[in-house]
Amino acid sequence: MSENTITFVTGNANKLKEVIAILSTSESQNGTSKVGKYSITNKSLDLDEVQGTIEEVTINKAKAAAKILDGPVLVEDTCLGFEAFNNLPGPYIKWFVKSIGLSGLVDMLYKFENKGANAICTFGYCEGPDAEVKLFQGITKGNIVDSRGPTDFGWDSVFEPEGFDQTYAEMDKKTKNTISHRFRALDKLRDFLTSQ
Ligand SMILES: O=c1nc[nH]c2c1ncn2[C@H]1C[C@H](O)[C@@H](COP(=O)(O)OP(=O)(O)OP(=O)(O)O)O1
Ligand SMILES: [Mg+2]
Repeated sequence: MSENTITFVTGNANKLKEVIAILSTSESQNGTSKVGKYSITNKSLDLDEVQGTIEEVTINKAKAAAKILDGPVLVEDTCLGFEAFNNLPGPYIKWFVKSIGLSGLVDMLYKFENKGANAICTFGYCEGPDAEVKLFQGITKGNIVDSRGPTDFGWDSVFEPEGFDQTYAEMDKKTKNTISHRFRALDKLRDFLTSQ
């Protein structure tokens, strides 16, 4: 593999699809994206996630991936935090969705007028087992609403981004991919990689 190949490591096929769509250019092929001098390929691996802030979680994921693959890696951690809960569940949103479901998330905010939520995506880039991890973060603000639209990707159907009357799940993918937390984080990563 060339030294300019970065492997995006995730166990989440929907994330991967969005990353490929957002980074796609005429040069992309077979799921490999071109960014500046880099080719970004991918590998499906479920990495251990420590407890901590989103930055700590992402740094650890990136280091774990760089160690396993012994080369340049990219990982991503996604948070959904409620303003009424001082931005929790945050990095633990996955376990909330798993255990209480989407209606459970909506019910958590039952007694709060403030339904505000922040979707935060943090990419961690690490060149190898001994390298520092660089972080690139994107945030999209919105509100938690009763589930509307397909429920095949995480909490998409209960998150209505500010300025829109559709949930992420109801939007066409192209629209989500131009305003999402993931798009905003990838925009920063793209700037960094193209300046290398
Ligand atoms: O755009 C999104 N729209 C809706 N839901 C989303 C989105 N992006 C991640 N999600 C879900 C997946 C998981 O339930 C949690 C993040 O957890 P997170 O650890 O980052 O993802 P993961 O474990 O599925 O994949 P990975 O192997 O990359 O860690 O939020
Ligand atoms: Mg995960």
